[in-house]
Amino acid sequence: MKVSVIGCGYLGAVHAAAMAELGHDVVGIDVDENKVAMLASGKAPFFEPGLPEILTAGIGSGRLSFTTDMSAVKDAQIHFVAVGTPQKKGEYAADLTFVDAAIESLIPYLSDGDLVAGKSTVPVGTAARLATLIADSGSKALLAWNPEFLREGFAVQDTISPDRLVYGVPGGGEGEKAKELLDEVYAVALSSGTPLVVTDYATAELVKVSANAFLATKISFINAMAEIAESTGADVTRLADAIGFDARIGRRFLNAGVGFGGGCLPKDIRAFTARAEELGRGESVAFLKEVDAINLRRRQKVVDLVVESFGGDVFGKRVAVLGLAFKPDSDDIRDSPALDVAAKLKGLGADVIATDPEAISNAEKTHPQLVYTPDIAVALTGADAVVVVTEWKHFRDLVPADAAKLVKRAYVIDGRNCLDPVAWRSAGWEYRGLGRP
Ligand SMILES: NC(=O)c1ccc[n+]([C@@H]2O[C@H](COP(=O)([O-])OP(=O)(O)OC[C@H]3O[C@@H](n4cnc5c(N)ncnc54)[C@H](O)[C@@H]3O)[C@@H](O)[C@H]2O)c1
Ligand SMILES: O=c1ccn([C@@H]2O[C@H](COP(=O)(O)OP(=O)(O)O[C@H]3O[C@H](CO)[C@@H](O)[C@H](O)[C@H]3O)[C@@H](O)[C@H]2O)c(=O)[nH]1
Repeated sequence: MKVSVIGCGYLGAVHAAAMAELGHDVVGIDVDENKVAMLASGKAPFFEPGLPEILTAGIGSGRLSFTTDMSAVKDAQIHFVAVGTPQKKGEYAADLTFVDAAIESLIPYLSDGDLVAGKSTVPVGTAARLATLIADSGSKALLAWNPEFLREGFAVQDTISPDRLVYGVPGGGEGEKAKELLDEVYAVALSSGTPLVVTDYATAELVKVSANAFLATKISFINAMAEIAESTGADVTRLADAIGFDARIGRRFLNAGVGFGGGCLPKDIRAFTARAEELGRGESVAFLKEVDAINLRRRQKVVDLVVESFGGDVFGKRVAVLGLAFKPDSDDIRDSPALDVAAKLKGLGADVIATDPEAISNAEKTHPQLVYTPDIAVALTGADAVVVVTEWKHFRDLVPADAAKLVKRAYVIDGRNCLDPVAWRSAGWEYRGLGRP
């Protein structure tokens, strides 16, 4: 099929390359000239395992191209909209400026029977509004909402083999046509048994935000247990193992630590809260404010532990911060707990040196006040405290005895509970985990 993807960021670039990998003819459109130039030359503009390979293959096959010229969508039958929906400055609500602009610029190039398939995460009610916008323009194109559930770091495999597909479609014959087109584009996943939920716009939009709200709640739940564990001498990691054996609970997303960040969970729970309030249902999701508050407290907890370890004053102390990305296998620093901890410590006068395998160049742009090194040994050398805030394999695999030889004071805070406390303590380190004795 001929497919266009509008917005080629973390979601859209992967979606475009994955659709080409599945055999479709794909054009990716973005307003960012630098991003388009990189993608067009087969280079990934961000770190995502597996993306460079499918980009090169797609471009080499002639099935994948990128441009800033919206008119290039003319031949496509399905237009995926994957532009950003960030949090509005100073508010909880989602900023829909980019979605609206993308639809406005797409409308002149739509042919009758084309399908606009929204992938961006939007507040419930957006799809119905955009369907009206398209119809009012005189276009006979269809609109579906097809939310995306990929995880950064696993984006390629999650796009090619998703856990499920969700189509939000209009009622009647138009819905049938929209479903047929989506079935064709996702034929490979569907033929291998991927569950499909076909529903209305509102349900599809809500599936996406409620999935992220559930995941965020699960993480904040275990972090709340970590807070209780800290006051009782219990070990939250053993607690998570024990409750996780109950198949109704499950062990995944019960890793206590410095909490969730990224370009999705934090802004999506806030946008959900704002939308629910608009609908007069603020109380239904008021608990998400607590989820957010617990999450933000864990960042402060790591900072407090560092300060406490110096008897209350971190000024001039050298702190090695291991991790900047919001999670491993990503260079994404949007709302990153790791970067937040580094910046807070710097703000308190600590001599912070931060390292990350992939996220330094992004962090340098937003946090020029921090000192960075790509070399873990350089970060550790002379450190008075070490803080692990992103559980990259590079940090998990550190040999505690070797690391101890580099630092001035062997004090480590494991903000992701990803190190072996026994091994670190027996190599002479004072080890502090979160929610662990
Ligand atoms: N990142 C993820 O893992 C992920 C997963 C699922 C859903 N989502 C959702 O997908 C959407 C995109 O997220 P992202 O992380 O890819 O954001 P992003 O900021 O990385 O990418 C958005 C892209 O859209 C481009 N853009 C903005 N306005 C445009 C326009 N008018 N025309 C063409 N391009 C335009 C930007 O230049 C940018 O490259 C958001 O709604 C997000 O919540 C993201
Ligand atoms: O037990 C856990 C699991 C995750 N995290 C943190 O939670 C954040 C989010 O992790 P994850 O959900 O794996 O990353 P994302 O790539 O942001 O993916 C989420 O957000 C995407 C965008 O909406 C959705 O598509 C995905 O399904 C959803 O998992 C990260 O900071 C993790 O460190 C924890 O603290 N503890």
